[in-house]
Parts: sequence; structure tokens; C-alpha cells
Amino acid sequence: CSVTAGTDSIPTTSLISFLQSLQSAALKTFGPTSFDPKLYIDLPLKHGLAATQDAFSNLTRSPCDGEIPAPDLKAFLALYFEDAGSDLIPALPVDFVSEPEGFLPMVENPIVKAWALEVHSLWKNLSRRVSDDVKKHPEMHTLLPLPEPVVVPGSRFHEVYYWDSYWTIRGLLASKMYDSAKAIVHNLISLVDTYGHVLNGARSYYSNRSQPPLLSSMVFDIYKRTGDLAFVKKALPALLKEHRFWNSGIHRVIIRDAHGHRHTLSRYYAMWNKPRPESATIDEESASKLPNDLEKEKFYRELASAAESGWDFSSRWMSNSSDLTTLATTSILPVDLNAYIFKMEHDISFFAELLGDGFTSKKFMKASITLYAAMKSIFWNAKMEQWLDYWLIDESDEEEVHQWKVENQNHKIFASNFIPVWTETCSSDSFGLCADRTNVNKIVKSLQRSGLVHDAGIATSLSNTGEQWDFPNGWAPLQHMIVEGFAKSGSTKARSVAENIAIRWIKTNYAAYKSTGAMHEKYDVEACGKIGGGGEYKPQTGFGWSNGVVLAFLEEFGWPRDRNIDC
Ligand SMILES: OC[C@H]1O[C@H](O[C@H]2O[C@H](CO)[C@@H](O)[C@H](O)[C@H]2O)[C@H](O)[C@@H](O)[C@@H]1O
Repeated sequence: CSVTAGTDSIPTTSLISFLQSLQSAALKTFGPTSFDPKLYIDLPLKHGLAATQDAFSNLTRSPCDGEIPAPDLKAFLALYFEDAGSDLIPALPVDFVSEPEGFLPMVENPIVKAWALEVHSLWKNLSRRVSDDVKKHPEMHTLLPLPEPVVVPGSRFHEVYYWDSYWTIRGLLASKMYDSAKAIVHNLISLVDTYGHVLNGARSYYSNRSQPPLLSSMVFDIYKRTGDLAFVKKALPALLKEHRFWNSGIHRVIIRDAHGHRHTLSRYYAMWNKPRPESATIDEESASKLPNDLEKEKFYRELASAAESGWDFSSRWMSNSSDLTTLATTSILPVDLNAYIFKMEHDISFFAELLGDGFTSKKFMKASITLYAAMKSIFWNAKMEQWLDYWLIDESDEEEVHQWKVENQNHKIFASNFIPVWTETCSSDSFGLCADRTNVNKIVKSLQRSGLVHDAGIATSLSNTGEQWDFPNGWAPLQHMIVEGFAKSGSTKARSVAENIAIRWIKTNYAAYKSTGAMHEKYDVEACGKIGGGGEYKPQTGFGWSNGVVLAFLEEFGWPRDRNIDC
């Protein structure tokens, strides 16, 4: 059966089911040390599925526990599969030059400039095109065909990811690689055309969910640099479709505030209640302590929904931060998701106006104003001077309208509590934070006393749970949104705090690069040059969004000749 979107549950393809059984067999044979389940679900077939399945079922198995001997399984893998990731072919980007004209003009320090050029040159390592075989024989690949060249995050993430792409694009813009940036957007639009939403990543097993919706931000930033109106025209229908995806069905929640006003907000909600194919062995193990199938299905949906949030995994989604099975992602109204949707509406209004469609422009401006009010009412906490996630733990009434209660705001501190600073200042100058500088300064103070700001950047949360979207990890996208939000807020104080955080982030990336020779997916904010860890897979290098954020920060703030880059 084929993969289709838009319903509460997405059918599994026979290829995915088969690769999942291969994944469990491999775990049994090779053992859990250094085992990465994603590797098996990414394997391209060399022969047809039926022949591969026959050969797999004919392998000798131990009569007591069904284990396949390691040499037999290794030989089978070599004979029947290409390497994971080999269906994406390295391809030099058409617009890459080793030193782009006008590259980071405000970076005066020669050591920093030389390093920035090395980071820039990493685009060559991360650029690929989808192999022709994927287009000819899609049934032999979990990789999805994409029409244009791609940029991948790196290491085990050898396919396109949705929200990563925003920061990749920011880096490509600093690198003056406008065609590569546009190609990324065209690929994501093709996913919206086929599936109705941008997938978590360009793999068939990611079709059951999306990721933080930043397509409009990609289009906005590319348009601002290139002035390409035809590009905006091509993107607008996909943005309207994506807006419907996030504002309808299972993603949409209605809530009545303290004054009796109804608001519509969105939540993460994956169309999936089975183990994530890329991590099925891990999910099955985590679910094994749950008492029955119903509980397991609920848990699997919460796992996939947390993956949709991009924050997989975090105490942010757990009612007990030491127990992953208490994930409750779908029962939370997240600040950041709604902030992204607010920006999407504002961006759509701007694009429609550009294209002469006044009706759509007004409609989306009105929608963004309504969402701004909803966010203020449901998320804003005046005492903490932050926006707080809201937990839907009340019993909904017959009309399925939730009733807001102050105690259901999650008073724990996460970097996401500050994301509206980015979405409201970047895209809005008529209302919200841009109209109120005093408010910005209060939020700056709130961040400074939050406990999130450390020597090497902003921590994801205050809880050290061992999950990767928690303390002490700092992630490039979170640094970038908070820093850019404050830097562009119009407040001098906010800009100076932002620049200070950006400097520390750049230094930690540089120190880690010098000691390991690589850019990393995440960093430990406790000390300069320390890389991040935790979570369900080994720390990865490459790395698309980290490269993008370093280049974007250097573009925004520059680096004076006499400032030392060392820790
Ligand atoms: O394989 C486990 C999970 O890996 C991805 O999540 C992490 O990497 C992504 C790519 O850099 C990033 O977008 C995400 O924020 C990270 O947590 C993947 O997106 C998950 O769906 C997947 O289950």
C-alpha cells in the first residue's frame, strides 16, 4: 500500500515493514552496543523486495531465539543492499565558489575569516542530488525523490530535514548561494504538493508528521535578499496549503480564556501510533513496561509527535521528567509552534500584498492579529515575563472547548519560552513587541535571570534528564532565534545582550572545531568548546544548522580585528 497523508493514521509501506524486521534481526545479532536502528531503515534495495524478503526468510536462524549468525547476516546485507545514504550522490553546488564576493564584510579578524571560509566550504560536503534510481524505482528506497539538489544536516542525517533547512538557508544566504537556497525551498514545496505538508524529513517513514513550520520564513529571507517575486509566487499556494495543515483537524485546539473569549491554537500531533520506523527497536523497548496495546499506541503517538516538534526528546513534553513513557506532547499547546504559525500568517499576508492579492493579505493579517491576542492570553505570564506552554489537562466540555486555568501553564523554564521574541520582532512592526520597547527589555532581564544563559550559550532547559533537548545542551536554532529576536528588537540593551550570547556561541563552535576538526549538531553550554550529548543516538557532526548559524551570526555582528576568538 502507498503512503498517503491527511488522515489520522498513515499506512506503512511493505518496504518499511520489511526493513523494520531486518532492524530487529540486526539488533539481536549485533547487540545494542553502537547499534543505530536508522541505518537499517535507510538501506536501498539492490534487488526487488520479494526476492530480498525470500532470501531473508531463508537465512539460518538459531532454533531457540531465532538469532541469525553474524557472518550470515553480514553477507546478506552486502549482497542485497546498497549502503545507507548512497542513494544521495555528492554534488558540487552550482553556485559554490571558494571565496564569494562580499563574503562576511564585517569580519575583520583574519583567523576568524579563514575559519568562516572553512565553514563555508562545508556546503560542498553536505550537498547532494537524489540518485536517478530513486526516481526510477521509488519502491526500492525509503528516500523520497526530490526535484532539485539538496543540502543535508550531516552524518546519520543523510536526507533533507524540514526545520534544519531554515538555518541551512541562512548560512547559504551568507555564502551568497542563492540558487542553492531556492532549490531547498522548491524541494519542500514539492513535498507540500504531494503530501499536503512538509514532512519531518524526505523519507517515506517521515510522512506521518511534519516539523516546526518555517517554510514561510525561508521564503521571506530569500525574497529579502533576492527580490525574486516569481519565487514568492511559486511558494504562496504551498504556504496556504501548509497553513491549513496546521490549523485544522488534529492539530487545532479551541480554548476559552479567563475572560470567556475563545481562541484557536495549534499543537503537535503525529498521524502515527506505532513505533517510529527509524527508531523502532528503541521505541519498542521504551514501551515494553506499559501494560497494554492501547497504552503503547498512545505512547507511540506521543513519541512521534515529540519528533514533529523537533524537540525529540525533552522534559518539556513529559509529566515526569525521569520517565519517557509520561510523554504527553499532544496534550500541550506549545509556545514556539504557535509563534511560528503567527509568523507564517504575517509572512503570507506580506507575500499576498506583494503579489497584488489584497483580499488574502488582509485575511492573513487579521488571522495573525487574532493569533497574537490568543498567544498573549493563553501563554503570556506577566509575573515571569515569558510565554509558557499550556497543558491541556482539564476535561474538555461537550463542545470540546478547553477552559484556560493559570495552573495549567507550565512554569518550568525552556528556551522555547522566548521564541516569540524572534517571530514577533522579525516580522511585525505595527504591533506586539516592536511597538513596545520597554517590554523587550523586561524579557531580556527575564532571560538573564532564567538560569538558561551559560558561558557557552543558551541551554535548552534547566533539567538534566539525559535527553538531548534538555540541559546542558545548547542548539544552534534556539541560540539564533533568541539572539536575532533581541538584536532586531530596536532596543540597544537587547542587542548588546544578544551580541554577547552570539560571541560566546561562535567561540564555542570555533574551539570545538579546532579540537575535533568538525562542526557539531549540538554543544554543551557549560563550557566553551564542549560538545553536546544525551538522547538516543551518538552526537553527530557536519552540521547544517550549526554552520548556518555561525555564518549568520558573523554576518550580523561581524568580528573586529582585535577580538580574540579563543575561549
Ligand atoms: O532518529 C531519531 C530522530 O532524529 C531526528 O531528530 C533530530 O535530528 C534532526 C535533524 O538534525 C532535527 O531536526 C531534530 O530536531 C533532532 O531532534 C528526526 O527529526 C526525528 O524525527 C527522528 O525520530
